[in-house]
Amino acid sequence: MPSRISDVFRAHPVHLHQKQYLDFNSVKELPESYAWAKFNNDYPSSVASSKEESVPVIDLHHPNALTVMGHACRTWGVFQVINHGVPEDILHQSLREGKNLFSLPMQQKLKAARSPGGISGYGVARIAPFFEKLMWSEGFTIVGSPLEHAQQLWPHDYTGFCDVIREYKKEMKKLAGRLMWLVLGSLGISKEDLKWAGPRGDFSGAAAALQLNSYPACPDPDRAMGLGVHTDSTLLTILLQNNTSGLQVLKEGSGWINVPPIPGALVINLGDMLQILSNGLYQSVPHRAVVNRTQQRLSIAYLYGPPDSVLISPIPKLVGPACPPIYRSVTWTEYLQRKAKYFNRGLSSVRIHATKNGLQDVNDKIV
Ligand SMILES: C=C1C[C@]23C[C@H]1CC[C@H]2[C@@]12CCC[C@@](C)(C(=O)O1)[C@H]2[C@@H]3C(=O)O
Ligand SMILES: O=C(O)CCC(=O)C(=O)O
Ligand SMILES: [Fe+2]
Repeated sequence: MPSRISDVFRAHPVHLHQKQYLDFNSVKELPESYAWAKFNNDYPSSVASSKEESVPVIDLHHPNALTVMGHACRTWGVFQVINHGVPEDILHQSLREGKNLFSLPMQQKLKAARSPGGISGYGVARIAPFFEKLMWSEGFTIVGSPLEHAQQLWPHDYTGFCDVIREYKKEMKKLAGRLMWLVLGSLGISKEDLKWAGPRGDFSGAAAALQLNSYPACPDPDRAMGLGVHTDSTLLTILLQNNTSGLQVLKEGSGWINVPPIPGALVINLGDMLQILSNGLYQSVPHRAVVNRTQQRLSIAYLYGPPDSVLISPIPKLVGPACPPIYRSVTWTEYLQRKAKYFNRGLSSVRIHATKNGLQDVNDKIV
């Protein structure tokens, strides 16, 4: 069992064919391998809701932020935050660096290609093998320092990228720690209840991955999928999107709901590790990204998880005779490995008495 997240995919390498690295700009018609099947809930244009429902927007400076967040976590598993304290120029600079990266010629990007058993670098989403059709997107994953891959992309000019990424990660780490205490606070959990948050309660040992995503303009957007439905394996994910729509979340009883970009706002979604920690009180949210005909869409996901070696299990304060723990304990590295193997059955695979009581995980309903 690997002890660091950079090693988690050694046992589940992804081997890609050359044709999975599509030069999107040169394609005038959607190739069959990218055309998703109709009459399937995953079909991109099976968009939802006629009801006027929208993902909550939370002002982090508002005195009621904690209460509103509790409600958002219980009913949505996703919300947007404003007044979050991350300087706007850092957000802009990061999106600009992402745009530059994906604008490089394909042969240059392939110099930084993710290796089959690796986690960092350029390539298709890690979950791609679980879908029959290919996705209309490209990604660049950063775990730890971006230096090695940045040098491959820009041999003489990599420091600008690295500086911006370092700064972005620093801001995200700070914000993620604050968000954790708000989310946990809304469950009545305080610093004494979570020793692994560290002596200062700042989650200093937390692990994270940064994922840059690009969704090029697409000649046939109604039949193409940018990123297939999934939940994140995280505690929480902080997502920055450029000014182009595409993110959708699956809400129980409502269907697919768009999460429109709001200038300066960040999207927060709850992941599988938080579902375990909260003993299912808060659930991870299934989401996907669709594409459009005219505009490139960019997003940057900060995938935030517990320290590599910490065993995560339902917080004792949230369990009792009436609500026994429904998940066994698991480290993030073990969980990421399970996800690589079982994908949307990852959570069920660590569930205690998986189906005996008839309870279902939210993930059992997708795909
Ligand atoms: C730390 C993580 C979290 C990973 C795996 C590993 C590195 C890359 C992350 C993503 C990023 C894109 C969506 C996702 C679903 C994917 O395909 O790769 C994520 C996945 C997960 O949340 O499971
Ligand atoms: O691009 C998006 O809006 C979603 C990206 C995403 O879900 C991810 O990177 O995990
Ligand atoms: Fe995601």
